[in-house]
Amino acid sequence: MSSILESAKGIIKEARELAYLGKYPEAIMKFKSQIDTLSQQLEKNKGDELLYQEWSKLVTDIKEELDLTQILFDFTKGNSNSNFELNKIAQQQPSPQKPRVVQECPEFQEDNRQPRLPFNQIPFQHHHRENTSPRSKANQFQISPPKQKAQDPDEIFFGGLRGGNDGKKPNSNNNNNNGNNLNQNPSNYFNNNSNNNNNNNNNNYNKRQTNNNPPPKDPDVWDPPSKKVDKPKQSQKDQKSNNIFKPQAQPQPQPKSNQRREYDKPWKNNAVGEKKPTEGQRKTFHDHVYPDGRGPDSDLIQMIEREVLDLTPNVSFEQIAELELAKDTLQEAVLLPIFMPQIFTGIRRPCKGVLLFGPPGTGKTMLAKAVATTGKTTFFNVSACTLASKWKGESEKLVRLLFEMAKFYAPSTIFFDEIDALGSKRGDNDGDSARKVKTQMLIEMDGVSGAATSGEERKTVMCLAATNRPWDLDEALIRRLERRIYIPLPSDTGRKLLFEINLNSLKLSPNIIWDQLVKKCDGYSGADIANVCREASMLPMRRKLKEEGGFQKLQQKYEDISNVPLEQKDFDEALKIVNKSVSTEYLKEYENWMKDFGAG
Ligand SMILES: Nc1ncnc2c1ncn2[C@@H]1O[C@H](COP(=O)(O)OP(=O)(O)OP(=O)(O)O)[C@@H](O)[C@H]1O
Repeated sequence: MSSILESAKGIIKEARELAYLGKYPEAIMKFKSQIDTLSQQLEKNKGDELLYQEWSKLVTDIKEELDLTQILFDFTKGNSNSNFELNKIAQQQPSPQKPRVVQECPEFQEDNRQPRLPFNQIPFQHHHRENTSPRSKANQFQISPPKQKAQDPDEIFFGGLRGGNDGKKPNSNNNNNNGNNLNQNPSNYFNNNSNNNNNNNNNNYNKRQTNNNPPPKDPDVWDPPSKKVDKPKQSQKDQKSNNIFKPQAQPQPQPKSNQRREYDKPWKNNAVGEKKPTEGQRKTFHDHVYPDGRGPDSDLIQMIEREVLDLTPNVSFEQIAELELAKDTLQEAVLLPIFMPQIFTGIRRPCKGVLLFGPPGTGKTMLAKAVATTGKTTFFNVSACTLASKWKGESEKLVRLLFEMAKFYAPSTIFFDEIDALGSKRGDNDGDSARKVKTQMLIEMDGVSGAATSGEERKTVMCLAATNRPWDLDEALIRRLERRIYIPLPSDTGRKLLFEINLNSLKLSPNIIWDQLVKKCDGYSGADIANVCREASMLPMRRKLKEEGGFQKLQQKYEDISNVPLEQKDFDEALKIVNKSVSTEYLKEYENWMKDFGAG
């Protein structure tokens, strides 16, 4: 059975192709033969309801297409005595859905008595016409075949004939076109961009031939948006369902495919900007700027809130080993102005920003997070790639939005990690975009701090920045980062503390000689020591794995492993695996830069 159906569908497709190419007689033959075949099958399948429904729908559709093809064939031969559905529809009384202007216009009603057949608007006629300019063809059909994006004849055939908007040019002026299109303005069956508000001017074909007609529309130019916005726009789906061969008075059942999409879409409710905040919920910056739920920069704001805003930095100064000088400077330069803003006025104004520089993995990010946690400020963790956008002008906009957002959530801390990637020295090789981002950053940094004028509530926004390459930074940026603090590699004491911090949750053998271990780690950064500890903590497990001879058995004994104390040999082994990551030659450069530019 299904093979008959499949072959029928194939032949119908061929028929549509023929019709599209203007080979109407052949198309009609094919359609007719298929109606006969399918009707016979239909009778045989009355028992199977599903199959019966599917086939009968197909037969109805083909009949419609056959009618249409027949009409087109008649017209191309100059014969207007078509006795198909089209005539019947055209002779119907105006439906109550039609706009008042259409119902009351006597001229229009007079016209309605005759079938309103599109004599000069016959679909596919352009295949037969000579001496017709491409522009005028396009005006008549709007969907000109060479421009068709869909090559499926089904789509081309119905897309053109049913008067559906092809989705490329939404026509806001079709609002009144929800009645029977055929009765109102036949030209609009094929020309969706026509202004239907001008029905009085357009509904008479004879009149359209006079010089008073509006100039032909350029199909590539959209209509200006309609000022009448009180009526809801007709959706594309609705427009497509305006089948001119079915009287519109009877509501058509929704196609199955549409019904299938009527399900809950919970992800839509969760999207930022789609939903208004309920009472008691934290008001976001997005809600503040776009109280209606959505705006032009919604996506950018959403991106910053998702990727940059860190609501739980959760790092305390106690978790950071050593670096006492840096901690004190940060507390004085950043935290005091937040806690006691009244003191920091006039010449004592808070500094514009703080630069933390030093070798990688020495705790710069941790310090910034500790500042945000202690000061209970909103923490924005920005990296160069977050602000890099492929769209022209978007990176600068992101910088601007970031600072606006920080002011909104104030007190805030904006932390620019690896700031050298954003604020390197300006040079001839800079792209336009990079230059603009730098300039925007400088402008914004100027705007965030400074003494509050009397009566004005200061929005405390602190800029912290970190870099491993301070010598690459632009001078203007260095000037704005008024405090520049060197974050060095940990000293002996610092390394010992780092071991303690990292191993505080593990069992340790009393036989470990810490001083020896600390000496061996000379030149290691905080991150390197964390790696040594991680590696050492894995070694008892690896040992046990070997002893027990299999992962499966070991799984049941996970408690035994976690309780095995770490031995000196574990650390010795770990130190063989983990090497220091900072080259000594760089250390000299940091010290030199500190001498020249440091302001700790
Ligand atoms: N002073 C420190 N106290 C405690 N942990 C530290 C310290 N320094 C480094 N660490 C460890 O190193 C890891 C990396 O630290 P952090 O990201 O702060 O370094 P960084 O200086 O910002 O590095 P980079 O310059 O590469 O961004 C931390 O997660 C922590 O485990």
